Amino acid sequence: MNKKFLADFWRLFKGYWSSDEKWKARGLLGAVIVLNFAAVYILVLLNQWYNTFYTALQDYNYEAFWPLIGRFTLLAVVHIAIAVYAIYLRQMVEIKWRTWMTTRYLEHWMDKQTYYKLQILDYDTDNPDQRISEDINQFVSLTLQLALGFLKQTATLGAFVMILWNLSGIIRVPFGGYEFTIYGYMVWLSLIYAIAGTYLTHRVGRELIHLNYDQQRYEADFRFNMVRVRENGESIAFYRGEEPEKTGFSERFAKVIKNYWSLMRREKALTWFTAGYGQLAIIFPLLFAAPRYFAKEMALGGLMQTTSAFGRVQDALSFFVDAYTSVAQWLAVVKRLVGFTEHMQLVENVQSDLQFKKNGQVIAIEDLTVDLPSGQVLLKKCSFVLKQGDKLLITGASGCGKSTLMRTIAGIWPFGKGNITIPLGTSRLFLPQRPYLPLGNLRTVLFYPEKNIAVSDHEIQNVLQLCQLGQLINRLDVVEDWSRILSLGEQQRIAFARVLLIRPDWTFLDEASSALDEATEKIMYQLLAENLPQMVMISIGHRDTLKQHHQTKLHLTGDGAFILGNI
Ligand SMILES: Nc1ncnc2c1ncn2[C@@H]1O[C@H](COP(=O)(O)OP(=O)(O)OP(=O)(O)O)[C@@H](O)[C@H]1O
Repeated sequence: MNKKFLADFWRLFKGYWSSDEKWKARGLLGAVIVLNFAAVYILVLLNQWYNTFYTALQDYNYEAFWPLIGRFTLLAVVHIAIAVYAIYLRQMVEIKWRTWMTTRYLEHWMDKQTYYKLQILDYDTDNPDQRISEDINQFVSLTLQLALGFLKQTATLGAFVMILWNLSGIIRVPFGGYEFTIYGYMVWLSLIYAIAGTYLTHRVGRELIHLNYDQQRYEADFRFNMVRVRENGESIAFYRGEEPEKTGFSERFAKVIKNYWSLMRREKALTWFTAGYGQLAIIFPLLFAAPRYFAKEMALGGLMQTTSAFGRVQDALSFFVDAYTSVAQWLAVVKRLVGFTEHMQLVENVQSDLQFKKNGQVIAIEDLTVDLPSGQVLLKKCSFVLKQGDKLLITGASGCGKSTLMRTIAGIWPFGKGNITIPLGTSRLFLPQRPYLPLGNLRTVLFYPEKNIAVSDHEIQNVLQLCQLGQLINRLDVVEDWSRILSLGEQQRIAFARVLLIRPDWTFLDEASSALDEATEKIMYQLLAENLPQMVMISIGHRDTLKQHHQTKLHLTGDGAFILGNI
């Protein structure tokens, strides 16, 4: 654990504890800590009970028997109640902390299109979905579990070292003609026992850190591979791509299994050791305390109390031993979350030389240069103005940069320079070749991404009819995976219906009618022209038939040059 790791961890950690919810959170955590200390206190009382109880047994003191059983019952009940609430309240802290962090991470991920920029900048390699759903959960629960465990075990250690010290008495060891007097020898023995155990566990178990890290990564890759097949089922089926997909699954799954075998072997070695170590811990204190018992320097009660106290001290010192796997997981989780956070920050800090302004009445593109992340220029120093009602068609060979120009104007592509001015308060809509249809009912699909647009059902049905989607007018509230059910042409008509319903000020159409026959395409474009004559429209398309719906054409030649002119 180096300095950077601690600084990274601190950054992840401090957010919640210094947030708006900090007083509630700290109060709750304080209660959990108090309960943990109370549990230690009850353990001390129980340990004293051992002495009294076994001494009473040794003395055949029947009068003391039942009251002592009663005392044990009372202590046990209190201990159970404390244990239950210590866990319950800790989980409460956990769920609140997780909620806070998940909300922040989701915001950060969605904010400024970070989810998209991570993709275009190729930082998407480490499964953001898993970071947000699983890693935050683990980070919160492991941090609390380890921190509270550490506090509790320290308190236990403090209390029981004192008890053990007092019970140990003195032992004299003859060595080389001298006699050494050792005070509190049981404390030293427990210390040696625990340190040796911790050291050996570290030796056996340290590989678990990176094995756990890799396991999570391989599992996520395997799962993601299946998600992709589900999402692209149709294409894969048409290609008859089952074999390559199966090979992909097998390769990824083989990595999961191979790593799991290594994990199993390591854990097996560790279990051999920890189980043996745990068993030996029962007999070890008896061996060393027995001489004093048989020398009648200690009663049975003292012997029992000593073994119980040794157990507690040993438990506390071996905390690291038992928590080894958790610490390994925790290190891996912190590393992954920090990596993800850094990637999001890197993406957020990507500097763009594009200047966006919001004013005036027109869309003005001035000296716009569009690049690829590699620096290759797609378009150089392009300028044009679009006023209300203007319709621009962008053409050019495949791969020349048409979609990238559209992304740049829409403000989601950061590589380039120049000025883009957009009228203040205008709304826009983007129609890609394959429209995005969210999960939900048809009404939600039609209004995506808007939520609260006041349009009557009658109007929606009318728009559906106009877009030749009459078969859907009675299914507005039906929940389906619409992108799976509707044909691509129908999905494209849904997108046109969306424009008619949402009525944006400008619309991007990136081959938005490519799946429609020419007659239907004409009807769709005419619908837009008649119903939204003031709307600015920027289309991309290869078909000549599109020309009739636009006045201006921007032809990209692919080497940065372009031809702009009237149609
Ligand atoms: N995230 C990215 N990183 C690197 N290169 C990219 C990225 N996105 C697109 N490109 C490249 O930029 C070039 C232009 O892509 P773009 O999608 O703009 O082309 P297009 O003209 O719209 O093509 P088409 O007509 O085939 O849709 C292509 O060579 C493409 O490979």
